[in-house]
Amino acid sequence: MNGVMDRPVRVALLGCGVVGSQVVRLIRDQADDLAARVGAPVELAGVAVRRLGLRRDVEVPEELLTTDALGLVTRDDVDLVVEVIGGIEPARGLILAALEHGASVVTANKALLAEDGPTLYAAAAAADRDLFYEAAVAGAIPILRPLRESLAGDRVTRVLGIVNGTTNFILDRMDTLGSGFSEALDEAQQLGYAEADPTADVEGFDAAAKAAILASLAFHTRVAALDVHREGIAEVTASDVASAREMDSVVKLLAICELIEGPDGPSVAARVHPAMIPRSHPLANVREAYNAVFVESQAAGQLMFYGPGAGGAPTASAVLGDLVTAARNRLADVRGAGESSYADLPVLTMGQTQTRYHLQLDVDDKAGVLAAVAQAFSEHGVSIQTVRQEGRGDDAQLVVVSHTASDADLGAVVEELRAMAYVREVSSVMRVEGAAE
Ligand SMILES: NC(=O)C1=CN([C@@H]2O[C@H](COP(=O)(O)OP(=O)(O)OC[C@H]3O[C@@H](n4cnc5c(N)ncnc54)[C@H](O)[C@@H]3O)[C@@H](O)[C@H]2O)C=CC1
Ligand SMILES: N[C@@H](CC=O)C(=O)O
Ligand code: NA
Repeated sequence: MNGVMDRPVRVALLGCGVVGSQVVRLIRDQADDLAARVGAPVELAGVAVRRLGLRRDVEVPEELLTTDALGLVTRDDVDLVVEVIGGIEPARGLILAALEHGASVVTANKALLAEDGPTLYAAAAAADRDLFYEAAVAGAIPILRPLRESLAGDRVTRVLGIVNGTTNFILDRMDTLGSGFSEALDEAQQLGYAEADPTADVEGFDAAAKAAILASLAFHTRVAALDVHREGIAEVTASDVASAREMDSVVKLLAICELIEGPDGPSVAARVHPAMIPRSHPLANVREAYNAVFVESQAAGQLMFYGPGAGGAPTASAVLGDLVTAARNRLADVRGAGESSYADLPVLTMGQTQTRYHLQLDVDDKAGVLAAVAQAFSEHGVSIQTVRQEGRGDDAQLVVVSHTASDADLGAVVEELRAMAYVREVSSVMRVEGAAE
């Protein structure tokens, strides 16, 4: 039999919070189906928690609970470890210990993967064990396995989407119900969408971690969270949302990963920022905590992946999918597809990235103002697509949408406008995506 198991697959669960409690429930409620799909029963060997004696969202037999996570992952009867604690440590140390001790690992921890993925991937390869993390990006949506396996024979050129449920929920509530920011954030937290520290969602760290994972898999290279240009939604105001509405657009927090062909060969760019998109665009209709990811590849063309991006049960669905594959692989004593980073591509800075801006300015309603504003654009080589002016007494509101230019040039235009005597305020600056040029 050469290492092939003829006993139940035993799973150690680390963390029993929003996601962990749903993992326990699915392992328990679907025991017969899981056994049939895996080829052996799947049993919980233990559940590591921070504190014993707490009321939990799911009933866990007391004898399975332990506060000794390291002791649990290094037990000889543990075949598979599911890490849903989150954060960098102790999660990293526990995953490394589990792999070294011969267990395969399933994790939902995008923060850790985006910070130190290569160390974990190398440890999994050295141990000849699986490290799967479908739940880490876009919750229940199968997106990492398609990138890693289904599209392995194609050349992916762009990945664009909404990958954070909490911020999408907040922006959707602001747009459709006129909710305030903190009211909508409270609701997202209560529904189990937000990270333990919701700053990770609001400031775009969570989406940037996911963008790093997506770009790495899509382009077969290494992109870390720090390589991703990151802007969150904390600065998005009710007036930005209203301004988008006037343009028949909506504000979304987007993650955009691109393969860019240049004279010296390809490079990659990855960014996360709020952007205005037209209401006719499919991403505009992604509501609440749903996520959607577009993948563009040379042979397949455009693919769209859509579904629940956050929440206990949807995330546990992705964890269980990985768990079944990893368990089958353990039974067959094989290892699934890992990461490849052979392309080793340089990462462009945000300034080099090509974008478009929507600007709203309060200006003096005087002759020559429009010409001076247009001059600021042309000095930096940025072409204007549309200008709308509304007089309001002695001042006027100008709404300018640019054509595509480098982000550095667009940023320089904004700086210059802010310094102009005629310009009372640059009241909204927002990138534009998905609209016709
Ligand atoms: N909630 C969601 O919608 C999603 C969460 N994730 C990821 O899943 C992971 C877990 O997220 P949630 O379940 O939402 O968080 P949570 O905060 O509800 O659960 C984490 C649990 O781990 C426990 N814990 C902390 N340190 C521990 C330790 N040393 N030993 C044992 N237990 C410990 C905490 O007490 C808590 O119960 C995170 O990496 C998160 O980024 C991924 C996709 C979606
Ligand atoms: N906090 C995250 C959870 C899923 O990854 C989100 O809101 O998307
Ligand atoms: Na996923």
